[in-house]
Amino acid sequence: MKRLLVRETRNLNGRIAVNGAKNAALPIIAASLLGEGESKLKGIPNLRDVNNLVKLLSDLGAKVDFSGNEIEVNADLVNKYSTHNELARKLRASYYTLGALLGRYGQAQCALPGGCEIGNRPIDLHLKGFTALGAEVELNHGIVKLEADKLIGAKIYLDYPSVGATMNIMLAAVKAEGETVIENVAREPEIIDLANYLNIMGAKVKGAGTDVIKIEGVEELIGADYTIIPDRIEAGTYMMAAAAIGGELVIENVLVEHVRALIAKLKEMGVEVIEDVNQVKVTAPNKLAGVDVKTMPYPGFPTDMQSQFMTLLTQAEGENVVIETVFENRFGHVDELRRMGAKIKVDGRSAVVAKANLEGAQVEATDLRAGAALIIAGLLAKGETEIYNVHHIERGYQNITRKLRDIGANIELIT
Ligand SMILES: CC(=O)N[C@H]1[C@@H](OP(=O)(O)OP(=O)(O)OC[C@H]2O[C@@H](n3ccc(=O)[nH]c3=O)[C@H](O)[C@@H]2O)O[C@H](CO)[C@@H](O)[C@@H]1O
Ligand SMILES: C=C(OP(=O)(O)O)C(=O)O
Repeated sequence: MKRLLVRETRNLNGRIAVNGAKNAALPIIAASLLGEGESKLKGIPNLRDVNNLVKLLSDLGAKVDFSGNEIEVNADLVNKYSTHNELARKLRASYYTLGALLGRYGQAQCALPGGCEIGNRPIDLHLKGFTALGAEVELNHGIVKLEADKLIGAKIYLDYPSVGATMNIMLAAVKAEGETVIENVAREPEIIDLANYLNIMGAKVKGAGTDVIKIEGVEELIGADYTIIPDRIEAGTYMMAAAAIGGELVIENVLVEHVRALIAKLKEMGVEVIEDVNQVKVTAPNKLAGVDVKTMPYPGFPTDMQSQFMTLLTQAEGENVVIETVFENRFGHVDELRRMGAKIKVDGRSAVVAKANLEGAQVEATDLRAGAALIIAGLLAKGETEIYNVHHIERGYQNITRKLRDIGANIELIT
């Protein structure tokens, strides 16, 4: 059975390069459906999610060529407005085809998406946004169906700054007649990346990165060339691995302003973080000081780093608190870390992590970042750790085994 074999590793040394951001690449690939002619997208990570989205766009009739880390998309021949049911359920970001198809063709259909099982993950805010723009919205038997003769700009207030809802509404609103104002939007860097690409295509999006986005609808968008931002979660994962395991690691292709919350926590723990242009050097101290952490929408500490940070805290002094505020069920890694000797108590959305010596065990990646947390734990643990359900990890980390081996990690993919 496919699994990762991980053995204790004393140091991580050298240089490791980060790929383009999964959570920017996916909405931007979907956004390419909005452009007349061809878009050339660079810095696309070669991930399971990206490959599934590429298949999904091809199934709609788009011409998509994915090679190396570049994708060329021409959506002029799209002749179908309902996404492939089974593929749509394999990833979260399949729902971005809803906003993009609605924007360009006035109709869209997509199964409720998949993605990590970390809570209920409703899409009510996306649907409220589409309704406000004038679309008829139906949700029957797990399939969302949207139709609009004409989209008209509207004022939309999001009850929560949802990343997905912000982007999906942007994708439809860029083609709506008149002005759309979306309040209490997410401020994640991936939102800015999507806005930049849409604007290069001819859209008029202002305010991305603040909590109000204003969009003046346009009649036509033209395919464009664009390079995706680096993946801040991948960067953070390697930074946490270096802090936990030791050694001196340079992480390349990082926009340091995107990992401020993590850098602050690492420095509090006594980790040396030296920032440079597009890279950071992380050097672990002999002893890690304890810190508490609470996940929040950007610019707060990202929920997508919570699992890996919990592994790091198993090496920190004292007992430390982790509070997960974004998703109601994102502690899937806790039971697996406990199999490895971690001492973690959970009460609702809070966990208390005590310092512990980890030991190798057979564990399961319950979701993408849980898998990353287990890899770091496996490198820390005495003996051998076998991690199952590797497909979750492949949704978000390109070549993680090879990259980690290159910096000294004792890790092997068994297929
Ligand atoms: C593909 C992608 O980009 N995934 C990221 C995206 O997920 P995703 O876009 O799904 O996350 P959201 O920001 O939408 O979700 C945040 C919270 O809002 C709730 N919510 C969301 C939408 C909605 O209509 N109703 C509602 O109640 C969710 O259940 C959750 O509790 O942002 C998350 C939060 O940073 C990250 O963990 C994911 O990696
Ligand atoms: C939760 C994540 O992804 P998704 O939203 O695609 O499930 C993630 O990237 O950690």
